[in-house]
Amino acid sequence: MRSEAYSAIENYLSIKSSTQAKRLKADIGKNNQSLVLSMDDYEEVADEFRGLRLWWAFGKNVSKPQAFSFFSHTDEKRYYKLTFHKKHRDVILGPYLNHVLKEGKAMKVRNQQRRLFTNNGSSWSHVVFEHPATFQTLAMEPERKKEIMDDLIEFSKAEDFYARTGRAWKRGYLLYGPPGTGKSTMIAAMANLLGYDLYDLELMAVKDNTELRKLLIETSSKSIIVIEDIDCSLDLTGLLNFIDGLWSACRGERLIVFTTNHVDKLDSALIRKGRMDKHIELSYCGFEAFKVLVKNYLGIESHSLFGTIEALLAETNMSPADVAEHLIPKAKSRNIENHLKSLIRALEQAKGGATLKNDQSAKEAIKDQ
Ligand SMILES: Nc1ncnc2c1ncn2[C@@H]1O[C@H](COP(=O)(O)OP(=O)(O)OP(=O)(O)O)[C@@H](O)[C@H]1O
Repeated sequence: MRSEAYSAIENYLSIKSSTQAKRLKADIGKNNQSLVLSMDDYEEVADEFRGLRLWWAFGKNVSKPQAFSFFSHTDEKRYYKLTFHKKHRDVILGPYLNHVLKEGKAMKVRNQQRRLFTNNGSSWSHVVFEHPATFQTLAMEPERKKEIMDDLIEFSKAEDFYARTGRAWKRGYLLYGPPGTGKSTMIAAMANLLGYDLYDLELMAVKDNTELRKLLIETSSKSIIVIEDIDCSLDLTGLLNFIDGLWSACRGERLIVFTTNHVDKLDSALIRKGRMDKHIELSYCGFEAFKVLVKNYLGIESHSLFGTIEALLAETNMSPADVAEHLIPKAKSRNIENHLKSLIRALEQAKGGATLKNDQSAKEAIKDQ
């Protein structure tokens, strides 16, 4: 059986092996889609740490079993041999090996297939999670996107900080915005960025606190627990107090993400910092977000119609989901210009509708006076 340390080292060395080793072995990864490369027998790869140079070599010992057996088999012990100068012993055996194990484990998680869990009453069942969304394909202003990605990555690496301060290693996110603005898409992008599993917690299916406790304790570390449409759920303050008390019992890192279409309906005590550390507004499609969508869908970065679209987007409230509808190549005959014109027509209609609505409410207000 492979020891945890052996497979962490194998993962750590996999990238270096694929660029340095002359002969490689290939294994089919757990998801049956990717090849995991490692160095072949007696190959060697070099590594560097804090300016020190060291070498890893792959080897194996083969021994025949002593006892008589009808099933003749040989015992094979595989190992990685590390060579370094003896004056660097302290650094290599301490910080370097810690670094290798930590990075190797993180790589393993990134290469693993992600799972989506859903609760059916008091137990979880799961399917393979293969959502293609990434932060690259998410339509949002680039600076905001970067800020969120940095926040997530910092959290995932902050084990020492949470241990030092005695805080539970968890972070709460509140994603809010109208339907079709990318809340679910962002959660999928978060899971793909960090390599975490997703637990979609359906509160309506949970009978009582005992069931909830069981479900939460069963979630694994490196996961995102999602509670959607929280404005529709009932006693949320009670729920959050309960969850707060529970975290210390859970080892490892967890993100908890709440989504809502109506942030204004939430109790302010509920969304105070510490419970939901980061509030992210997903909003109607602006020009920056449109540029991401049009690049993803039509592969273009500029067009003479962009100016018109920019002006219309500034005056209308259209969700990225609705904008994307006009950019999906449906008929072969449709060229890029036709897609953009179809979007312009829809934006003009939406703008007309909004103006009409504003006029009507203005008239009603005058009548009321
Ligand atoms: N910001 C975005 N970037 C990229 N695609 C988006 C974005 N917003 C919406 N979409 C597209 O629209 C579809 C619906 O969006 P999504 O389900 O993420 O919205 P939502 O905000 O979670 O909606 P709801 O509140 O109705 O659950 C997605 O599958 C995606 O294709």
